[in-house]
Parts: sequence; C-alpha cells; structure tokens
Amino acid sequence: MRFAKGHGTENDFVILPDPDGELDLTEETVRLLCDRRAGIGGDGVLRVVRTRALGEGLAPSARTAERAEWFMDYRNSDGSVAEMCGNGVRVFARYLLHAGYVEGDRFEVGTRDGAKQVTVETDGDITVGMGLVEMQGSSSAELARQVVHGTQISVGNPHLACEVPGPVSEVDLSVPPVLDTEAFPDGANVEIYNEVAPGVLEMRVHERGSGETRSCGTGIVAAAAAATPPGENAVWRVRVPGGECTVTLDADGVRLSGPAVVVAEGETSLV
Ligand SMILES: N[C@@H](CCC[C@H](N)C(=O)O)C(=O)O
Repeated sequence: MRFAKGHGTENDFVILPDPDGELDLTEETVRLLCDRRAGIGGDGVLRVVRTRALGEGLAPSARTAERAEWFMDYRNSDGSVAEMCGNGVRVFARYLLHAGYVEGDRFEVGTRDGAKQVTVETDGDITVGMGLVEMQGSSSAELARQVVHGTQISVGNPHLACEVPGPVSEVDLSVPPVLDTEAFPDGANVEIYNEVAPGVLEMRVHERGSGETRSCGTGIVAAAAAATPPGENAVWRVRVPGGECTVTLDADGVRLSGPAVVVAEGETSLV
C-alpha cells in the first residue's frame, strides 16, 4: 500500500491514503507501522478517508465533521483511537494539498471532535481552529520522581497541563504518569510547562497512547490555555523539543499555528 510520512514540529505520523474507506486498520497494524525499528516509525497514524466512507458513526457532538470532504482518522502509536490531534490536523492538511485532494488556502478537516478549519498562511505555516477548549478544574499526576499539579482541560481530547517552577528539561517523563482515574477515566495527555519569557512557554508532554513525544498540538493549546488568565486574550509562542508553535486565544476562538511537512512517500508491505 502507498504511504507518506510527515511531521509537525517533529510530532511524526505515518499517513495512509484510503479515500474510499477500503482499509481495515487494526491496532496491531498501527503498532507495527509506528514501530521505529520494525516498521516505518511514528507517534501515530493518519488515515486519509472521505468522511462519507469513514465506516463508523460519529458522536452527536462531532457531526459537524460530516460537512468536511476529508476525515482524519487518527490513531496513537499503541493502536488506540483518539478524538483529536492538533499537529495531526496540520500535517493531514499539508498532505491533502500535496496529494491534490484539496485546493486553496482555507478548507475544513473532519475529526472525531468535529470539523476543524484549516488556513494555509502566506509563510507556509498551517493554522488550525481548535474549537472548544474546556477548562475542567484542578488535578494532579504522579511522575517518575515528583507529583505535579495542574489544570484539567479538554481540547476535544483530555489533558492535564501543569506549570513547573524550573526548566522542563529537568522533569523525568520516562514513565507513564499516574492519574486520578475518576477525573480521567479514559487517561490523559500530561503537559509540563514553564513561562521562560513574557509570552513564551517551554513545554514537554507525555502523550496518552504514544509516550513522550517531541510535540503535541492539543497539548500546546492546553498549556497556553492554562497559562492565560481567565477571560483574557493572549498570543503564546510555545517551544517544544521539536520546534515552536503559536497559540492565539481571542474572540474568534483558539488557533494553533506552526510548520507541517510531508517528508517521504513510498510503498509498504505492512498493510
Ligand atoms: N499529538 C497529538 C495528540 C494525539 C492524541 C493524544 N495522544 C491522545 O490520545 O489524546 C496532537 O498534536 O494534538
């Protein structure tokens, strides 16, 4: 089968074009594709399918996705399904343009969190309108060597965004965070962040279903939302190990901008 490989600030994905929904993508196949030694390697898989050929029902809250021609069927590297992936949408949009599946600099992408508006900026960066970001109170997580406290946030998928006092490079994210299972019955992505200059955050993330990654778009948005005083507008530059994205929070909603590239295409015998 044909595949492509792409990344957004080094959050990397195996892209599988399946316009007519003919592929039966199992958890095992996803794990193998994402395996960095036995497979192609990636933090997740983006199946590129026409929304009408998706082959699964959407939650009522996600039905806006039906107006988008193309649907991002996102899977984590452990094979699990997630509702939303911010960098994934940006890379997915880049692939749609690259493959000639869409034209123009504004279009929508369907996700399990509804339709997301994509804009291709004049400098080539890709911006995605993230929709509703819901602040859900406080919680904490046990990391390898410390307990961190933060804000529970839904960006379509679950997050715990925790401000830490020192450099984020000093935090041990080597083991999966232990979460309050009542607050997070489906697990969560855990971000640690620190404001290093006015308007600039440094962040690292341990992603549900993928482990520590070099960037996470929804996590970047969660950290920026947690760092913004309630009711205020803000623009944050968020530095992650794989690069930098910008988050804008204003009356038009929450937008995530940054680079997204397709770096390879080929044929795989793993699917
Ligand atoms: N890397 C993504 C988030 C992918 C999904 C996440 N691991 C989850 O399970 O919720 C992003 O860029 O947002």
